[in-house]
Amino acid sequence: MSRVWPTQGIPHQLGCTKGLAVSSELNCGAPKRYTPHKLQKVSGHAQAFDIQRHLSDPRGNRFRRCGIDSSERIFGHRRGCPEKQRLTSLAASTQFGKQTPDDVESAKLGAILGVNDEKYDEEYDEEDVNTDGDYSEADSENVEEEDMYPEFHIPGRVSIDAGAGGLPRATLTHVSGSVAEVYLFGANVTSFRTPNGAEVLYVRPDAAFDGVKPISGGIPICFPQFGPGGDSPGALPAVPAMQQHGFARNLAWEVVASGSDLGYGGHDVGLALRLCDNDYTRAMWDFPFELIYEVNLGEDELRCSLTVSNPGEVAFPFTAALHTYVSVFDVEDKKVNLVGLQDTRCYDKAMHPTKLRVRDQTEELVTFDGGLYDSVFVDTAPTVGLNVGTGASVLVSNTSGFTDTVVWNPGKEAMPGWYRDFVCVESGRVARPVKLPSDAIWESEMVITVLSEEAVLINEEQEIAELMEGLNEGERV
Ligand SMILES: O=P(O)(O)OC[C@H]1O[C@@H](O)[C@H](O)[C@@H](O)[C@@H]1O
Repeated sequence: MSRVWPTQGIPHQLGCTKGLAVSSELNCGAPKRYTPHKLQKVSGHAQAFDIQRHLSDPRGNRFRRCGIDSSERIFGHRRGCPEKQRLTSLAASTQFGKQTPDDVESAKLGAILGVNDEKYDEEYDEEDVNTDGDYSEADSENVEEEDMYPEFHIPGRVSIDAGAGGLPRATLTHVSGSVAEVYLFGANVTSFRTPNGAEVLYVRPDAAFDGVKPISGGIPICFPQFGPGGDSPGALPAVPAMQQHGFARNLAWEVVASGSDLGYGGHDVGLALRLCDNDYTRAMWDFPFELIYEVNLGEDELRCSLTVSNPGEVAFPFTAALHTYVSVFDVEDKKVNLVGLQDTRCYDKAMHPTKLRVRDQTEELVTFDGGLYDSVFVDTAPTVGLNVGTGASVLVSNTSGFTDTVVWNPGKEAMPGWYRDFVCVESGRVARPVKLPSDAIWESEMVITVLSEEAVLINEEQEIAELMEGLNEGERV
């Protein structure tokens, strides 16, 4: 179905001609380490948020651009990345399931994927969850309505206010009606709703919004370590001890840019956040670093890119992941399954209580039986697809940097109240740490694309399989 934008000039009419709103002060911890050199509005996603290209180091030198090729060589001085753009464009071409506001009666998808569905509400009431763990309207009544970080507001597109627990929360609104919410604490995207209101992500009812514990749900960022490491049961090889999933998910990030009028369609809305080392991080991982996390919202697509910079004098090793919680109908229903992992090898943490086992995934579909499922699939195809049990599918594409896919469901014993409601499909660089040289940058990107029930029905499984095959033929960057 072709999409006709209601008003072509909407961003302009809403006063969004500036494209990117840029922080005048970049306070990352006490000393100001970088200043923005030139952030300008450009068309095309790859440039639009390529913030590190415009950041200079204290000596006035631009960061060297750098990537890691398939043979693990790190290359530098690469301006732009045609391969990344090609893959990005391929991922964008998967949007054959576009919905229009007229498709609202396809609320079946919304009703089942949405966190507001009846099933969820009933369980939620029964659990009588403490408001600390609730991110619903009840909490937002208790927090200030006042706008936060006004310099990053773009009317109708980007706002930042107090969310659950009073924590700053950015809301991105696409002209199509899709919405994403991002908590600055942990740079966690807690909500991604398609134009018909369907919630793609999942936040656990036991999630804390206290600014101390990581938010359990949405898309927590794991850095500088996926873990577990050291002597912990099931530790991955060569990973030192550190708190599970590192510290990036339990620190407040700062906003460095917001933008609208971006992307291939010219309507994407984006936000860029930043985290640098401080005394807390140095105490457990003694390296200087800068992370830039860019969230870019399209109509039925969410792009998340994590850039790691090493401004220090020595190389550092790290692992990283975007720990995406995807909402599903009922994990034990066989209609909930993952495709795209056949013939890959994984570290299976569920096979033995203390030892890591290696397993080959021979079956086409990954399904769930109510027990713990916890596997790190290594060197996966760039795109995997999660059929969420309603007819709709969520594609998770590793378009840059990430090489592995982690699949996790805690099972009924660990989380009886809500294990049925989600599957984590995590884009990661987990099995083999990156060793990032001094002054180098590592870039990664995950793209989540929603295929509506209609698209799946119309195109049938065969076409989706062909689509994924096409996507997976692309060489990883
Ligand atoms: O509860 P957390 O710390 O968010 O971690 C949840 C799970 O995250 C997954 O990524 C891991 O593979 C699991 O082993 C882990 O239990």
